[in-house]
Amino acid sequence: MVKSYDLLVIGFGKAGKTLAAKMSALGKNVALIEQDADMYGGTCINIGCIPTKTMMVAAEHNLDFSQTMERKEVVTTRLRQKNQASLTEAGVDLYNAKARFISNKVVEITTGNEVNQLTADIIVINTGATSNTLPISDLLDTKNVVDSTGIQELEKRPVTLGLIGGGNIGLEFASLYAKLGTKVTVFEAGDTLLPREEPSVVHLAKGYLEEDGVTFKLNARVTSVTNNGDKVILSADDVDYTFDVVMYATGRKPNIEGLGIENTSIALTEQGAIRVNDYCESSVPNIYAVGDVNGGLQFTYTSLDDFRIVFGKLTGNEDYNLSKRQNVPTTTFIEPPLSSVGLKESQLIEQGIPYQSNELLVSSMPRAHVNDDLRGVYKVHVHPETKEILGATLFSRESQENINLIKMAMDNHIPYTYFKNQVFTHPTMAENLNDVFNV
Ligand SMILES: Cc1cc2nc3c(=O)[nH]c(=O)nc-3n(C[C@H](O)[C@H](O)[C@H](O)COP(=O)(O)OP(=O)(O)OC[C@H]3O[C@@H](n4cnc5c(N)ncnc54)[C@H](O)[C@@H]3O)c2cc1C
Ligand SMILES: NC(=O)c1ccc[n+]([C@@H]2O[C@H](COP(=O)([O-])OP(=O)(O)OC[C@H]3O[C@@H](n4cnc5c(N)ncnc54)[C@H](O)[C@@H]3O)[C@@H](O)[C@H]2O)c1
Repeated sequence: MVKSYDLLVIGFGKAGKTLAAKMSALGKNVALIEQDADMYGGTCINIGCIPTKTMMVAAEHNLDFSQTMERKEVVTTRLRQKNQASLTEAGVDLYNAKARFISNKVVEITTGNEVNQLTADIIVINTGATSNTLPISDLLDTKNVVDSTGIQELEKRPVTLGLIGGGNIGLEFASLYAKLGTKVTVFEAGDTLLPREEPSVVHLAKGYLEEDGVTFKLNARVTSVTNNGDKVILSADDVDYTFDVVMYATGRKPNIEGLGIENTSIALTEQGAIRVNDYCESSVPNIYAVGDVNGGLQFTYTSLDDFRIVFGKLTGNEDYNLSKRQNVPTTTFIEPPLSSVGLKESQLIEQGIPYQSNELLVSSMPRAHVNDDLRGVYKVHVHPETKEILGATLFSRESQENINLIKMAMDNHIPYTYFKNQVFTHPTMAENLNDVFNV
């Protein structure tokens, strides 16, 4: 027999779990299917944002490797249980099973030998993303070669770590492991790190990471990984390097594996994501795709924003959609964190937008002296006539908080002169927005 719901969510991601709880609170009959009980709460809680940032804070507090790992376990376990409880308390039926479409309307769910079928008026796919694997033979079969999930399961701290990919994940782990005392080498295929950030700031960030003991190989072509006993031999550009552990972090791809998309009329993008319209709806009416699986930005907060769009659509408010999303800020959690929002100088030039810029060194900021961390810079671009803020990069301690102030100002067309003349508490990193916006 096919069991029927108002709403079926596949995957315990940020968007899906929020939608499930909210719709259930509105009296809808809701089910959520998650294939792995250790993933209740999704990637962010269990293997993404939360464990990585918890480990960073632990390392900053000089905890050693095993204490750092223990602390991560405590935090993720607590949040995983909290996530499970909030769903079940909201009245959502939680199935620990692997979901697979067998038609546009019917989803088969499998737990061990037990197979059931579910259907619903609305189906939401929230299955996340998985690590890209490089076309290097034996990558997956070589001992001590891991991805960002595997590295969180290590039992002992590697003395040497090779990182393939110098993007968000690669650099955050480089920063973390350098702090923990590991000798880190990053192999990046591009000729620069973080190409979407201001080049002068990236140059500074690379220098700080090097001071912390990280070595970079840019324009690197990694051709093989093999074992010599427990060690990993990584070959890049005809040179062999030996590491205790090698991690690959070369992007993450939408996770549709085993989802039975071939049994439906759901269309995919060229990159293998589920194609969606402005309301996150797939090519099949009433089937939505939210979070990493729809090929948009891969952040927990954009997944949450997908929830807002779908929740609005399902409850009769279509005011907001993907086209209206603006000024998405980002933070790369290296030390200090690098945060930015809006356009970079090269984009302003390319788009012919008139602009004025200002820069302020963190070493000139009173709070930086209190923090005993003088590293970094603030850099902003403003429109000389409209006075609107066009873009900002904050590279400093606490930048992950303050970038959100600038995002709010940009969204609400608050002129930069407001920041220039605003009364801010002292001594804070935020007060330096007075000076950097004194353009
Ligand atoms: C190491 C790392 C660090 C990160 N750090 C940050 C950060 O600091 N800030 C930030 O904003 N973002 C960060 N991200 C990205 C962020 O974690 C993701 O963008 C976000 O979690 C994606 O959520 P989602 O809603 O797409 O689904 P997910 O949270 O990925 O959930 C998908 C769930 O679906 C389940 N699933 C998959 N297929 C099936 C199936 N067939 N049946 C049943 N269940 C299924 C999976 O097991 C998984 O639990 C990080 C990612 C990683 C890997
Ligand atoms: N702080 C955050 O918000 C945060 C943190 C971690 C992850 N994330 C999300 O997760 C996503 C995935 O992270 P990621 O770091 O895997 O991807 P990424 O796209 O950020 O970086 C991948 C890097 O790997 C490099 N690369 C690709 N092929 C390579 C090869 N063969 N050899 C060497 N380098 C190669 C790319 O040039 C790029 O620099 C991010 O895009 C981001 O959306 C966010």
